[in-house]
Amino acid sequence: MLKPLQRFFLVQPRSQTSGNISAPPDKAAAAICVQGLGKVFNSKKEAFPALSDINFSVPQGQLQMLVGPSGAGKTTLLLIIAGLLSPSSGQVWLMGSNLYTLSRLEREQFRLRNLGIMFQEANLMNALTVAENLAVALALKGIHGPANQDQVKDLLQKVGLTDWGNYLPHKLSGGQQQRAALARAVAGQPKILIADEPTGALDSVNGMKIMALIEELIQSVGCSVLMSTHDPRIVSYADRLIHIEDGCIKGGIDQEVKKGGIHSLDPPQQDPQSS
Ligand SMILES: Nc1ncnc2c1ncn2[C@@H]1O[C@H](COP(=O)(O)OP(=O)(O)OP(=O)(O)O)[C@@H](O)[C@H]1O
Repeated sequence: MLKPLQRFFLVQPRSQTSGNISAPPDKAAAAICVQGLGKVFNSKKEAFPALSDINFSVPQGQLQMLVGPSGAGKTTLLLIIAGLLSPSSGQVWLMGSNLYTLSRLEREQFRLRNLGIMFQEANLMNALTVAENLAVALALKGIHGPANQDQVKDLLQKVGLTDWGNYLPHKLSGGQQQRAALARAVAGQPKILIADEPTGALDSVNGMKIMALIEELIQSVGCSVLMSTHDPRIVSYADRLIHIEDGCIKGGIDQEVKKGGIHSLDPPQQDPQSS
């Protein structure tokens, strides 16, 4: 009978790490590169194609937004890019690594080192204070001791919650909780932030505060951002919009969005799909 360690090496052959080694230059340069991505959800009765042939890339330092109606496939796509849901076809390259050629353990380690993830709800641990939530996130990324405490203080200050670190999350407003969730997502300076409707549960003022903070963090932490939104008020923060409908990119991708301008959530009229 195999010992646990032997079993581990049997199911994690070294060749599975080869996705790191041979990234072509275009994929190595982009923060995110998605190619021919598809997802089919299989139930007993039917197979439902939630995503088909998705292609795009996010250059480093950019903020791109997925926009589209409810059920379009935005969350499914973000979960796949975050390494939390396997695609049925296609590839996801993050910072030059082919995510789904990594073993599960390698993918988890890659995620911890490189990705920050944020959802519509803050999902903080309610039994811990805000500062403790951040400390745990940093510890999971291998940051302990005085460095951990220093970074907790720095993160609280960055998101304007210095005076709230010792409070339990439920004592904070929704906007404050979401700022704490943003601080947790960028703990340890991830290279990529993935956010699923991060302003969806917030009023306009708090939604704008979160976006202003994300923009500041792109500058100070130097990360790249891919987020989904339904919110027309925040699309002006994007470098590019990717319109998704019925699991496909519709009407192409807005090549360049003028920051601060007024933008429509409707797909553009031109038809070629480009990245
Ligand atoms: N685990 C699953 N099993 C079966 N179908 C699923 C599953 N997850 C999502 N779907 C379906 O896939 C489609 C895309 O869902 P998804 O949540 O990605 O859309 P969305 O664009 O994020 O929607 P919303 O904006 O409302 O969050 C929907 O039709 C949904 O019902």
